[in-house]
Amino acid sequence: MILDVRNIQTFYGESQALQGVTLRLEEGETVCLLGRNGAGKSTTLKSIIGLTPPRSGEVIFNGKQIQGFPPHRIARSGIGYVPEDRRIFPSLSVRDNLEVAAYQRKGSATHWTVDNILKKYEMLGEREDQDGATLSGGQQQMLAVARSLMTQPRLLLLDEPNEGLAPVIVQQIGELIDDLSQTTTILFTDQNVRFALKHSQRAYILEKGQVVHQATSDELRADQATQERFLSVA
Ligand SMILES: Nc1ncnc2c1ncn2[C@@H]1O[C@H](COP(=O)(O)OP(=O)(O)OP(=O)(O)O)[C@@H](O)[C@H]1O
Repeated sequence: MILDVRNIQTFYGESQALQGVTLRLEEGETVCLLGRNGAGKSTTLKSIIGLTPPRSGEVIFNGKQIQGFPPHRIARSGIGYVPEDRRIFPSLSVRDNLEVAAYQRKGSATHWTVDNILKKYEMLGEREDQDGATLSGGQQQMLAVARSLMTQPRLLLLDEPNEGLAPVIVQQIGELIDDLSQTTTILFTDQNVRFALKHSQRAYILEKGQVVHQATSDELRADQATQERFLSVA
């Protein structure tokens, strides 16, 4: 098991956002986290990476407890995180956005380099000298994901990678997730249930800060009753 999240409770001030979330990922899996607005999807990812440290419970990554560590240390232990708002550097070129994120973990193989990313993902390679600010939303998202690869992550956390993107770009992000899932374990959130199930093997559904359902993506796709109960917008 690469990620073992045990009964985490996370608060914003006195307001409790996660009421004991438990989930597990085996190495190599691609898993989606579903739930209506405010269910706790983003907070779960932020709790794993340490931006909103859980007040109780455990986060075990690669056999080691990581809860309570600062985000940069958790990232350096091998977790890549792409927040909802992307946050690329607008005044740096595409190439420099990748360069500044490079970090070599001790003992890790260098799978991703700036050059092989620019070569593999043409959309970025064609724009390597362009400033981040001049990229479209979809290109910025590609860059944000590519940048997270520069730490050679063993686990990638993607928060709503399709937020605000046009349908044609959504398809490209889907292809990117499929491609990365060949080499990396991925946990991602998405409001688009159909998209999420198409690009994952398993799903967890959150409601009011708790996991209320888990299934394979194929099972959940066929299970209209569960989708309506926990995911449809009334
Ligand atoms: N910075 C914050 N301060 C206070 N409460 C917050 C903050 N961020 C989120 N919350 C609350 O925590 C709960 C979980 O929010 P979270 O963003 O994790 O949900 P989500 O499932 O990711 O929803 P969305 O799809 O809207 O992002 C919600 O009740 C939300 O209002």
